[in-house]
Amino acid sequence: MISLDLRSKAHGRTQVLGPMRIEVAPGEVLGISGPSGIGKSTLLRIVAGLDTRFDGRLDAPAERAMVFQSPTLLPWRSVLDNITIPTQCRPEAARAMLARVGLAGHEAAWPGQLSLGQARRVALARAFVGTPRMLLMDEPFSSLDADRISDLLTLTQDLIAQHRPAVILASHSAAELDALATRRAHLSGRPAHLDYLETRLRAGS
Ligand SMILES: Nc1ncnc2c1ncn2[C@@H]1O[C@H](COP(=O)(O)OP(=O)(O)OP(=O)(O)O)[C@@H](O)[C@H]1O
Repeated sequence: MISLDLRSKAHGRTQVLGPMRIEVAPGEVLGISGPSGIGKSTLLRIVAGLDTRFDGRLDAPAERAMVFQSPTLLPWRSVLDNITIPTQCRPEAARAMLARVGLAGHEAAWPGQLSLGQARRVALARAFVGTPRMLLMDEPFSSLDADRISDLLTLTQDLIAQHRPAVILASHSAAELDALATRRAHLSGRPAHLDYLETRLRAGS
């Protein structure tokens, strides 16, 4: 369960985020939209525990994973090492997760030899191999063409249904939000506030 009771968050003298409450249960995906620069990444960094300089209270699981806009792979490490080193998982677990995301046989490849879509699959494998109880996704599939996004969305839906982390997805993409979010909210204003949109129930959530 993710629980954030935020009173305010400032960058320097600028108050970026105003009061808001966020609660996300296991298996739920809260999709957050909002214009560029509104504070989506700032909010995710707070929930991830990467930014503790805010006024409010956060309760979040320790087993956490993030999938960023860029796949953030270490270029001088093999695909397999890019999963085992940051997560400290066993090589067999990493191999099984690579097969799960459709990359069996790519264990020894270098990140530079992968397409962007394949690199994003490695990032997904790295995120799910440790069975996170909280997953934060920030524009996870930007810069991919529609076919590749659709495959990755199906894969991500399956992984979430199987592992059931509490998920927050920040995105500009209607396709991403429609496919993955079980609840939607929109950030607007300065300081930004969060408005919850329609509630939809999804099988398995
Ligand atoms: N470390 C920082 N120091 C100062 N200002 C910052 C910092 N990080 C972000 N900001 C400012 O805070 C505001 C929110 O930024 P943030 O990156 O959270 O927006 P965003 O909604 O994620 O944008 P985008 O959709 O373009 O990624 C912006 O005005 C940005 O310039």
